[in-house]
Amino acid sequence: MKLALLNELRQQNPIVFNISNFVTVQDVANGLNALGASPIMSEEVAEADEMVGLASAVCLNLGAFTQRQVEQIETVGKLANEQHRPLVIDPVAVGAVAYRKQVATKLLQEFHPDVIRGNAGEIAALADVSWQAKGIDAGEGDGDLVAIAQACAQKLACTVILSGPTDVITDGTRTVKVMNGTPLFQVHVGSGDMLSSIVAAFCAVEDDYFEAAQTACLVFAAIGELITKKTPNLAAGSFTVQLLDGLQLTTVDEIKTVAAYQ
Ligand SMILES: Nc1ncnc2c1ncn2[C@@H]1O[C@H](COP(=O)(O)OP(=O)(O)O)[C@@H](O)[C@H]1O
Ligand SMILES: Cc1ncsc1CCOP(=O)(O)O
Ligand SMILES: [Mg+2]
Repeated sequence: MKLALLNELRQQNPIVFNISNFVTVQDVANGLNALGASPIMSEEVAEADEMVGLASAVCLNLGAFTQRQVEQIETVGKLANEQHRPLVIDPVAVGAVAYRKQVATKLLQEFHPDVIRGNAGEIAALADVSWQAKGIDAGEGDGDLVAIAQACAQKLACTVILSGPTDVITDGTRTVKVMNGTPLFQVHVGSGDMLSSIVAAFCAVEDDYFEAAQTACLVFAAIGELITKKTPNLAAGSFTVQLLDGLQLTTVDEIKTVAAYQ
């Protein structure tokens, strides 16, 4: 686990270009900014080439696309591949809505993601494993989460993060589990989207995207856990505020005191 990447990220302040969804765009921008990256968002395909050019990593969130946005996502994904920018995909609710899976499947034939980050329902859907996803949430299933993540990574030839109470990170061969976190992440809509964009920020400072992905998961989950230990009685609203503070202020040494992974 390369926790020193957090200091590297804060020192480099990499630009991360996001196509976000309208629900959580501000969480994503402020989460990246607080952590030490430099977010930029765009909905205009005419500036896609320049946007990818100035960014050190790209995060495409499929959370609330329109047909026009799907065209923009396809253009940006192809440009990220052409310009060798690390590319992270967040396939929101592909396990719950057949149309979303159809669109995501087509997009994944048009460009190659370096990392896909989703919950169990989303990653199972992309791996064609049976699972009862529930809207944007993971839902229910009895499959082996490590096997599902590995199947998805092998099928799509990329690093996969299957997030949840335990995050499974795999490139199809190497696999790590991060056990940190707090159930409070589930009461904040946008936790997953923030994590996906933070994965992109780590990919901007580390060429081994499996290493970048696992470090991002540990940093994000451990910061969530640390703030719940520091501040009792957190709930949805106060957790959101403390999470932003934690992203800005938490040090590598503090993360090491709770880090739990294998
Ligand atoms: N029950 C839980 N306990 C601890 N951490 C959790 C729990 N559920 C989610 N997380 C954390 O929340 C973050 C977002 O993951 P997740 O909830 O799976 O994404 P999404 O919001 O896309 O469904 C991750 O860092 C994950 O580790
Ligand atoms: C509620 C909602 N609807 C479409 S996208 C979205 C946000 C999903 O955010 P997250 O996956 O981070 O919980
Ligand atoms: Mg999500």
